[in-house]
Amino acid sequence: MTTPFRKMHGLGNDFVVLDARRGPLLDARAQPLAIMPAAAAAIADRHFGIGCDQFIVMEPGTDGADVFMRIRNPDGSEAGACGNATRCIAALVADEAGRDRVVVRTIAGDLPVERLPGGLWRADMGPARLGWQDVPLAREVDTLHVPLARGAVADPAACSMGNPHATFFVRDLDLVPVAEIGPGLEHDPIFPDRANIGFAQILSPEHMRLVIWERGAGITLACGSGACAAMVNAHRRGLTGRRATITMPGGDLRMEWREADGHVLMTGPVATAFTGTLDLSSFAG
Ligand SMILES: N[C@H](CCC[C@H](N)C(=O)O)C(=O)O
Repeated sequence: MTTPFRKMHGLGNDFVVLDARRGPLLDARAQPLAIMPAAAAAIADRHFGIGCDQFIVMEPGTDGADVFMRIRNPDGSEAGACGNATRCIAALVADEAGRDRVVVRTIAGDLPVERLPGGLWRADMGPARLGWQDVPLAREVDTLHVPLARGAVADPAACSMGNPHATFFVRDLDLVPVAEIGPGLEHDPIFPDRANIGFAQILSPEHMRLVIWERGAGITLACGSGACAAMVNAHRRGLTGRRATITMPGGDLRMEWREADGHVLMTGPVATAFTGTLDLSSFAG
């Protein structure tokens, strides 16, 4: 039984998207598609599968949400936020319906997304959660100065966007061995649910560079929720204003940590690289 999929990306952070809105993709038992971790990992594999940073399943939207977005990392773990995929899924649903504004629901909350001129989309990624239990951290510490260091990086700020983030501020991003220190930081015991690890270099009060070691995925070309966390953590540290351009290897996001309600707005592009079909039964874990 073949199933259509869509290969999308936000600034090169790429996704395999399946649509389970009209019912189970596998059979009546998979209501809706319950991609087992092993299946997500197999599909995400860049040599033996299709390859992606995250595996996204669209499920039916209910009471105010236009679509539910299920997010899985290549290691099979489920995530509460994926900023780049939020824009991609919103664009897909909005274009289908001929609308300019839709609500994407995740396990962490409802995310309104609106179409802007020039093929850009602005997602309200909800409020940053700043408490140590929100991130979560393993013990009560000041989330603005987490007692964590590895190699030449130290003293990150942490917050949650529905998923855990720590942001290190560094003098020169090119000197940070992200691939070397990323795994140990992701799995540090201070993060009971692991964490996405951002490395930010402030260029001005309105501009920073950012590279992210993503939980369950490794280094990606861009990370939307990571950019949200970096915006929040940089302002909390007094390093930027409430608006900034965040430049990642895959491109730029325009960010704002809105003063009125503490929500983080993220503006950026979306893209479909290709579509195809796959035989899910050969991946079902
Ligand atoms: N690896 C993340 C999920 C994907 C986040 C990223 N792709 C984004 O655009 O926000 C986590 O486990 O929390």
